[in-house]
Amino acid sequence: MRILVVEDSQVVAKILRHLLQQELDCIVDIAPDLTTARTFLEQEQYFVAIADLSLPDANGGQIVEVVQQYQVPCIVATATLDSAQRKRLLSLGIVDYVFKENRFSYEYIVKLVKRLHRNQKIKVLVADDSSVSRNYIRALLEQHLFQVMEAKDGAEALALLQSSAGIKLLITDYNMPTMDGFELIIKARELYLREELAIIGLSNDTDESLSARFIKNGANDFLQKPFVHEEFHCRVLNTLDALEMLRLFWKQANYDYLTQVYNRRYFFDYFSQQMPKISKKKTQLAVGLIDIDFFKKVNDNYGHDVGDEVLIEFSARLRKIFADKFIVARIGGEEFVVALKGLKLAQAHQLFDDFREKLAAQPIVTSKGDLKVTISIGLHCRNADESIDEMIKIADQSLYRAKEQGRNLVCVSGLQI
Ligand SMILES: Nc1nc2c(ncn2[C@@H]2O[C@H](COP(=O)(O)OP(=O)(O)OP(=O)(O)O)[C@@H](O)[C@H]2O)c(=O)[nH]1
Repeated sequence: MRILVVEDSQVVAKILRHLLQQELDCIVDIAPDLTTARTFLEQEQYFVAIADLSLPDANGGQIVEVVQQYQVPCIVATATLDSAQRKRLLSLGIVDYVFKENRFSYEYIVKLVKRLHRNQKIKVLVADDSSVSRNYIRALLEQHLFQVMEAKDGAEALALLQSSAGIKLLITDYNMPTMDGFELIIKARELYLREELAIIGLSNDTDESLSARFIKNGANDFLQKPFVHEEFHCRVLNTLDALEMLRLFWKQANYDYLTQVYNRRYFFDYFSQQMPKISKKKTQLAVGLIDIDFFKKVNDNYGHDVGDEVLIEFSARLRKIFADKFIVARIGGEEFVVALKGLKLAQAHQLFDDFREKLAAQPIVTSKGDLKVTISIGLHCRNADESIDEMIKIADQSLYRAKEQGRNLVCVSGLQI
């Protein structure tokens, strides 16, 4: 990523470069005037430009138009800004303006650049029956590099939420034909939890109780129309920051820190909740309980850190093969489980046996050299109405047999295939 800083004060330019490079993997070019900025813009592709309005060869903010001619998003860093200038800059479509007042101003710029970088991957759905309003919101969101999707009523928005994966923010109007904003939010919350989707309600209705009703129905925030650019951006950014924070807490609570697979609690909670649905739909469910053979010896011979390296690389291989389609969890020190939904026993056996064979054939590279690692697997396919605990118990008996019969084996419900 390449960033252009247009700034005639060497001190400010150096601070910005230092902070940007500390926080982001980026190259920062510094142009002390408009002429140099133009030369840089001709030669390089920039992710964003941070521009001072008052430059030695152009002190009326002309830099903004120049940056925009090259389709580069522009953040203005300025010492002063009067109301006419502010309006002009906002109508030009700058990302934001920041007053160069103190250290926090520079930190805000860096935070904004990081946010812009992340925004490129974030899908935002705008539900509003007014095309003028949708276009306006789309333009504001695109200034911040979001991917924008549009729906002209609640029903269309719901269909999009059901069919397109990865929508992180829904911005919805209240008054819409076929399905209003409240009904849409209630239905959206049945599909997505608060750590998966953030919602901002909008309305130009004068009813004072709307904002509270939006939030009580599951929205994260509310904006009264018409709103100013800055308020819109601040609300969107705060809402997304909160979503990311929730997501982080959720990850910390449900993932294993060392191996980056689900933890024991998530695994048992998830399947306890899913079991009635699995029973009702008569979905096949197999669990493979996987234990690394003689793992204690790895720790004893090479040290606990090398043991950790083995666990990390082993989990990475497990994730690569299984995690896209199935639930992978660490349920003990060197004990993992993979739950395969929708596969027959023979298919599940084949997958686990291939994995076992490949692992044994490809040593794990550690800081103390290459280590040959094998695993034993107890496989069990769900019968009748077994709970997840009962399934794991049976898989554990098969795992025990695999260990007894020499390890580096898959054993399944009573027999060894
Ligand atoms: N490095 C490391 N070791 C761990 C961790 N969690 C558990 N262990 C170790 O895993 C080892 C498990 O050993 P055992 O249960 O005796 O089994 P084993 O040596 O793998 O032998 P078998 O299972 O019979 O093949 C113990 O030495 C634990 O200290 C961890 O997070 N990191």
